[in-house]
Amino acid sequence: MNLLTVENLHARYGRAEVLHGIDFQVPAGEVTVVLGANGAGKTTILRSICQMVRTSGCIRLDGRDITGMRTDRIARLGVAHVPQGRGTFGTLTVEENLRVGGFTTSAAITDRAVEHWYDFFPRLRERRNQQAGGLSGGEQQMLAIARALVAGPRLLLLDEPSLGLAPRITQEVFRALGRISQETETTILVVEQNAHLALEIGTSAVLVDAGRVVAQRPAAGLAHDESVRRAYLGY
Ligand SMILES: Nc1ncnc2c1ncn2[C@@H]1O[C@H](COP(=O)(O)OP(=O)(O)OP(=O)(O)O)[C@@H](O)[C@H]1O
Repeated sequence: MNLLTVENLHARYGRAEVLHGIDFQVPAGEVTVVLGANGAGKTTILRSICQMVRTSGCIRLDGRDITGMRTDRIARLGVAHVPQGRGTFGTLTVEENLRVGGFTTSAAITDRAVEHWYDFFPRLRERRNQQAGGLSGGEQQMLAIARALVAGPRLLLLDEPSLGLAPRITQEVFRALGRISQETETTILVVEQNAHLALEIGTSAVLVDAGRVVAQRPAAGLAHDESVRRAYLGY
């Protein structure tokens, strides 16, 4: 079953159309990876799902048409977005950041969720009273992910979680995402340059080129496909 289906999606910034009628599906409970060169439109795909850019076409979440809905309503329907650059609040503490993530639910549910994600990311618990701006890049990424999960989303959108992180930390982030996918019912759609790591936890990949989806393929074996490797994986 697909949690998200995207049909004939066009997106524009002002007069410039950057997505030219794309189709893809995000199967429920799985990790789907979006791959493509710089400027291909990957970030715009995530922003379109949250209706943060002007779109036309049809985006369905669990069968319900969310095209044209307000961004906060889409969040309340269970879509959480971790943008490129993470979007944590540097002058708020770790705990305050996590509580912001609970804005769609009650205080009691937020309390339980914050404790749950502290158990999952013990380093965040250790730093609960520190300002987020003082955390390392890896910790800030974990915080951004945990904050998104506090609301208990059905769909987690992640934009380049490895950006600016050392390889060892990137591995840690992807290990955490793999566990989140296995241990919760969260469906994940992730844009990632570090395709190798993303494909290890992904079940399918959406290949994007110049605002068009070229193909959606099973992740298994993709890293060994010569033409895909050269065009999308950069090695
Ligand atoms: N706010 C904006 N205003 C105008 N054009 C934009 C804006 N944001 C992105 N674009 C353009 O839209 C196209 C797609 O950009 P997008 O950021 O979605 O690509 P991307 O695949 O995520 O690239 P990257 O890997 O560099 O983040 C690019 O040509 C970009 O220059």
